[in-house]
Amino acid sequence: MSDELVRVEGLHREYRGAGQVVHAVRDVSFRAGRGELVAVRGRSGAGKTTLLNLVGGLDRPTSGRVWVAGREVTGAGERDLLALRRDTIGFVFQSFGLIPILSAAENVGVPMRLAKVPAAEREQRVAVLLELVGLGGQAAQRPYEMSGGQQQRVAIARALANDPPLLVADEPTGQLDSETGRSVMDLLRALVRARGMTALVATHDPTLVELADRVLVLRDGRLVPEREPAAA
Ligand SMILES: Nc1ncnc2c1ncn2[C@@H]1O[C@H](COP(=O)(O)OP(=O)(O)OP(=O)(O)O)[C@@H](O)[C@H]1O
Repeated sequence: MSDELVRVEGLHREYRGAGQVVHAVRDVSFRAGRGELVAVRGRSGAGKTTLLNLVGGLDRPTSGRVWVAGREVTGAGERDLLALRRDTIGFVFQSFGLIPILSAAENVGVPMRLAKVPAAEREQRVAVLLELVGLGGQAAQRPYEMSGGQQQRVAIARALANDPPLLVADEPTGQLDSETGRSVMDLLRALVRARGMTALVATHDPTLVELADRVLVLRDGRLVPEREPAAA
């Protein structure tokens, strides 16, 4: 792949406990190019969340390696990993993960504060991002004053705060009704295209699978070869 952003090689993650070993991700290898929207699908328990957490540096593999934007995630120490997660990877979760006492604008500004972006620039960038996700008029509202779809839009704006080349989204429409989910998916599709970002999105949602450039299917922790019919 000429313009590769994500490279995953031989990734394996086991969980051990109570005499049992669960192989959540087994020998997974793939690459994703810049600007690609890659959907990750598979039944519940297939390993989607585990894979996304490994790629995003939220978890460490038992073996195997991950590179994002030329930097090795799996070899990074805690400090480098923090910087990588702050600057290179934006996260969106099913449960939104907004800070309840902060307004929409303040939530979007959190990653910029962590990156020490000066206040004036922060305010301006937050306003642009809220406008981009269609919430220009809701900057002062707190999460409990917004619908689920609006909260997820705030979370998407927050994920874009430091303009990361990679967006990792775990079931971003899992808590939304199908119409709201569709509009969030359309937004993600449009943002990825407009900003040339790469997105790795775990989903059960057939709509997103339709919008994806490529679909990875996991079954019992393994990638199903693309020629095989998907059974997820
Ligand atoms: N912290 C953990 N300790 C032990 N086992 C775990 C842990 N996290 C996940 N697992 C197991 O690893 C496997 C993969 O789980 P994972 O959450 O990655 O699947 P998933 O495809 O994201 O499922 P879902 O669609 O339900 O979110 C499952 O068998 C799960 O029970």
